Amino acid sequence: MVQQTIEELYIQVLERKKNPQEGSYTNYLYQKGLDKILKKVGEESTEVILGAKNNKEELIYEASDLLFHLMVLLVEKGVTFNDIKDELGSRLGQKSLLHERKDWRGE
Ligand SMILES: N=c1c2ncn([C@@H]3O[C@H](COP(=O)(O)OP(=O)(O)OP(=O)(O)O)[C@@H](O)[C@H]3O)c2ncn1[C@@H]1O[C@H](COP(=O)(O)O)[C@@H](O)[C@H]1O
Repeated sequence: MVQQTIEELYIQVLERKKNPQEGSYTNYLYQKGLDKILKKVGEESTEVILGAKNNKEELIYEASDLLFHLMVLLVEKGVTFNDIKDELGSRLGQKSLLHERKDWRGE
């Protein structure tokens, strides 16, 4: 099965911003603007919730839709993939520290 990482998807979505392509759904969203992108992120978030209540396949499908639209939002707002990785990385450090503190207290 062909697989695509979220980072590869981000790069493709970024590439569409730099070099618009005819027939591209991503470019259609950029053209419509921020409010349209936000509406899609909202809709897809709701669909993830509904999908999760139904079955795993639906959750996978809707989560993929949400991730795609989230990537479009990040590019539209100038948030880089590295910004997200830095934020997640900083949390990883905080979590480890929290666990270590609990260990010191014997919790
Ligand atoms: N991962 C996706 C992806 N996931 C979902 N979608 C599109 O998101 C839309 C979601 O369906 P909806 O019914 O909610 O929306 P719609 O009725 O088609 O459109 P709206 O008028 O509601 O906006 C569908 O048109 C899907 O094709 C995606 N479109 C593109 N990609 C990837 O983005 C990259 C660039 O694609 P293009 O921009 O199409 O070249 C490629 O890697 C694609 O695989």
